[in-house]
Amino acid sequence: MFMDKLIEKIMEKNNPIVVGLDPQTYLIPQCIIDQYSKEEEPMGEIFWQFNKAVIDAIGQRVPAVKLQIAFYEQWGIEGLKAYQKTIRYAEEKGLMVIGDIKRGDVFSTAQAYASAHLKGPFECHAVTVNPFMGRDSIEPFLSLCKSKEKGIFALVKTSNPSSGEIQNLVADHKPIYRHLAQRVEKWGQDTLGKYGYSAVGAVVAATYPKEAKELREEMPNTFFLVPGYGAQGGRAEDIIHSFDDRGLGAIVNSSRGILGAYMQHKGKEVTLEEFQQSVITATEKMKKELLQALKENNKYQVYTEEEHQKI
Ligand SMILES: O=c1ccn([C@@H]2O[C@H](COP(=O)(O)O)[C@@H](O)[C@H]2O)c(=O)[nH]1
Repeated sequence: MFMDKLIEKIMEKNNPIVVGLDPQTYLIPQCIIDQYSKEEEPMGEIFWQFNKAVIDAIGQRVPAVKLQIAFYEQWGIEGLKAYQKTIRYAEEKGLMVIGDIKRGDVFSTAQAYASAHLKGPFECHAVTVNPFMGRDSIEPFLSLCKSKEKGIFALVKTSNPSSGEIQNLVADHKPIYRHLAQRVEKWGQDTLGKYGYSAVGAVVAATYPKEAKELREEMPNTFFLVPGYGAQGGRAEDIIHSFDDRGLGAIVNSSRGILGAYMQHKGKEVTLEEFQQSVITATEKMKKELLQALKENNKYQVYTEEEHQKI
């Protein structure tokens, strides 16, 4: 069951962080660009080498990576080959892999999306889905959650500044995000795992802590994927409500905050080793911030004594 495996990886690594592999060109160190720009498919190779460097640096330290497919799609076939190669490599390294694809469509089209991303060429352990079109648009993904032990994270409260334009509109005396939450919680009810979380998770952003608190109460069996930390302004104190009293219930994403941390000190001119060290340092810093906030709020049960000592 996907959510059980994710939770066990989080406990094994003592770390509720998912690193976003979003290879925006401005984030790529010059040394990688220089070395691979003469290849036949330079952007594909540059993205792949960039991701490999990140995975080699943090693969032992974090439970999961999330790939935002848009950054690969914009480079066409080359980009998608790098996407595919990165998924396989991350899996080989024992990481849980989330494809951030935000799909959802009429049933027959959703079947094709689910097939491509949960069992076909771009198979991941879990993907993000857009529930705007209702249950039948998600059904093909749900079936693969059951038959292939996959997971999904449905958009419920997103991190962007305009997310309230639709998600906070009130219908039947409550905001749309709460209507979405009730449905998402229900869609997962027949896939509950041993930690009490279903295969159907929700995207609940770090940038809206008040809503996250409401949503944790509304969705006791729904695991949260939390974007918006760091680069979008989300802080450690903003994510604590997304976790349950054991310190489970959420995994927090950071992409630019980790991949681009090196630029604050050295600009693009770093060695590969310096880049990898900066990825490790940024990940460890974020982990410390998160675990400290969880500890201060007595939501620390699942993390080991050794981690307690470090904080
Ligand atoms: O509400 C959402 C849903 C998804 N995202 C994605 O998460 C990462 C965030 O990247 P940062 O660089 O850490 O800001 C990115 O892939 C988004 O597409 C989100 O930000 N908000």
